[in-house]
Amino acid sequence: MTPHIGAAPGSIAETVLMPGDPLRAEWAAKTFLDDPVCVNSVRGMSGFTGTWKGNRVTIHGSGMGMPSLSIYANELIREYGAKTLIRIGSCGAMQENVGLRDVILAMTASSLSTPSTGIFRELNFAPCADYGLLAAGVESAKRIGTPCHVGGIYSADVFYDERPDLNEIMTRHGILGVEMEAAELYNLAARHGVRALAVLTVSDHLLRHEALPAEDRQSSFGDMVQIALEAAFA
Ligand SMILES: O=P(O)(O)O[C@H]1O[C@H](CO)[C@@H](O)[C@H]1O
Ligand SMILES: O=c1cc[nH]c(=O)[nH]1
Repeated sequence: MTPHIGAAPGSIAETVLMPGDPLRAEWAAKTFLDDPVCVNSVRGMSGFTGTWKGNRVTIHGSGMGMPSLSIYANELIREYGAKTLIRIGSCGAMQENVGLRDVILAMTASSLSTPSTGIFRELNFAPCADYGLLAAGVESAKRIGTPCHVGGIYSADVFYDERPDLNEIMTRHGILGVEMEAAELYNLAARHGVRALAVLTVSDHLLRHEALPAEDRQSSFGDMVQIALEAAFA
């Protein structure tokens, strides 16, 4: 047990999918896993372990923002031995050719700051995805037929952003979308020698000012979960 995860030793799988929303963790576990068992509910941050095609998988919430994800990912890696961590999140599109419900596989994640900034100090470390997971994710998206984009994303510290100038610069430099956790997940994966990938579903569009209706969100998230599972065990 850790300060934030009450799971018994051995009850977390080496492969962990991490949505921001703990309710999405429960939904994904009950929809995609066989025999899902709740292994954590400390602070309402659900974690479920089950199997997918015979492979052991945990789906555990990260909370919103990099400080929250950092707590859970650190404990999952350092105390529970997680070796493959795949974020399954929503994001806002920052390019015209990226549509609602499309999937983005984050090759890199830019940020203004992360919980690791104090470690890197003057170094502009480039957090990136595990190539094997990324390549397998691309193949899975092709097989399923999900429109999929691969490239850089932005991990923001705030949802209510007061820097439209910065968004414009990122759009001009090809950043595909914005979310709030991947950069720190990639930093931690690099530090601890584990594999990480962020698979993101576009839930809203910053340029077109469109958003998925709330009732469509869950059904639109299924492809990203499938892609994450297929990539993890490719
Ligand atoms: O849908 P999730 O995984 O929570 O991801 C996105 O949604 C939240 C903001 O609404 C942030 O956590 C952002 O990264
Ligand atoms: O962090 C996020 C997630 C979805 N949409 C956004 O604009 N930002």
